[in-house]
Amino acid sequence: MDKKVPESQTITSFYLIPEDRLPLPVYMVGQFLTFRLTTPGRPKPIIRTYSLSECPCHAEYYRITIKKEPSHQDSDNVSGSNYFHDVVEPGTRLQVAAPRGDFFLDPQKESPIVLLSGGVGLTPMISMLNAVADSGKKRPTWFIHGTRNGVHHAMCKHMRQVAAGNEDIKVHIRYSQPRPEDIEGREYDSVGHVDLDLLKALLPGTDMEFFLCGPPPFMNGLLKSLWEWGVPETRIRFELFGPATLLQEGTSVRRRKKETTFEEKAYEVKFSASGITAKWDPEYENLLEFAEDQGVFPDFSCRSGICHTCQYKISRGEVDYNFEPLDPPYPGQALLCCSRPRSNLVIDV
Ligand SMILES: NC(=O)C1=CN([C@@H]2O[C@H](COP(=O)(O)OP(=O)(O)OC[C@H]3O[C@@H](n4cnc5c(N)ncnc54)[C@H](OP(=O)(O)O)[C@@H]3O)[C@@H](O)[C@H]2O)C=CC1
Repeated sequence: MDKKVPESQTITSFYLIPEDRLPLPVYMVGQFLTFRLTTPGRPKPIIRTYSLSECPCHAEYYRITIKKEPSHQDSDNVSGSNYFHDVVEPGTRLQVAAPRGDFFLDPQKESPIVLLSGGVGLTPMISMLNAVADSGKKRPTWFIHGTRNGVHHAMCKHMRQVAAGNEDIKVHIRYSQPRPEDIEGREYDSVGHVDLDLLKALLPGTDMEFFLCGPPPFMNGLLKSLWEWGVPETRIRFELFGPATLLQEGTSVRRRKKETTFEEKAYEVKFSASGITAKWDPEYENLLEFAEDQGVFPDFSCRSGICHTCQYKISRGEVDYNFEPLDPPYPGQALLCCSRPRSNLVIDV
C-alpha cells in the first residue's frame, strides 16, 4: 500500500502499487479487487472484495475506497474494513488478485447513462464517472448520489469539479440527514432519499442505461422504482458487494443467458436436502440462480466465484464453470454461483 487519503470522516481511499513495479493488469471501470487478508487473531485469512474507485487512466496505481464500519468482534463482515483502516499503513504488503467482475461500463460508448449510488456504494460509480469524463466523449451522464450528510459524504469537491468541467455530466447530491453546517447548493442539492420522484424530476425519460450500487435498502427501493417506471431489465445493471443481503422479491434482476455457447441438455438436477428435482434450463446463467427459482435457497455471498459460500457437495454428476473460480472448490464439491451441469446432478442442498 502506497498511501491512505481520507475522503470523509468515515471513508478513506487506499492507493496500491505493485511491489515489482511491473505494469498493473488493466481493468474495466466498475470492476473490483479481491484481497486475501491475514488478520491478527484469526487462524484463516479472510477474503474481501472492494471496487476500484479510480479510472484506468491512472495506470500506475489501483485505488480502493472503504468505509470504516463499527467494530463487532464477532462479525466477519466488518473485519475487512477495520483491517484496512486500523492495520494497513503505507508499506503494508497486501495479497490481491487481478481485477474482475461483470459490473462495468464501456467508457468509449456515447449512449446516455445514469449512475446511482448510495453511501459507500459510490466507489464503482466514481470510477465510471472519472472514465466518462476522461474519455472526452459527449456522453449524457447523470451522477446521482445519496448519502447521510457531510460526515459521510466522500469526494464532494471532486464530484462538483467533474460536473463543472463537463457540460454533459450532471451531478445531483441528496442528503438524507443534513447537519446545520451542510450547505444546500454547495455540499448537497436536495434532502431525502434518492427515489423515483427525484429520478423523474432530473431525467428526461427512461431511455438510458442505469447503473446502481448502494446499501440494500437503497438497492431494493430503486430497483423496484425503476421496474415500476418501466425501465427494461436489460438496461439496469447493479453491483451487490459485501456479504449479500438477499434483494427483496420483485427487485431481483436476473441475468439470463441469451444464447448458450455449447450444447446443453435438459439434465436433471436433484437438490437432495430440499427434496426438489427439476430439469435444467440452459437459459440460466448458473446453478445458484436456477436453484433459487426452484425454491431452493443455497447460502451465497459474492456470486462471483470468490467467497466459496455457495460451495456444496455434488453427490452425483459433474459441472462446468462459466469462468475460473478464484480458488478451486474442494474435490467433489462445486461453486453454484459460477457453474452449470455437465450431466445429471445430485447436489446436497
Ligand atoms: N451494493 C452493496 O451491496 C453495497 C452494500 N453496502 C453495505 O451497506 C452498508 C451501509 O452502507 P453505507 O454507506 O453506510 O450506507 P448508509 O447507511 O450511510 O446509507 C446511504 C444513504 O442511503 C440512504 N437510504 C437508506 N434507505 C434508502 C432507501 N430505501 N432508498 C434510498 N436511499 C436510502 C441512507 O439514508 P438514511 O440516512 O435514511 O439511512 C443514506 O442517505 C455498508 O456497511 C455496506 O456493507 C454499501 C454499499 C453497497
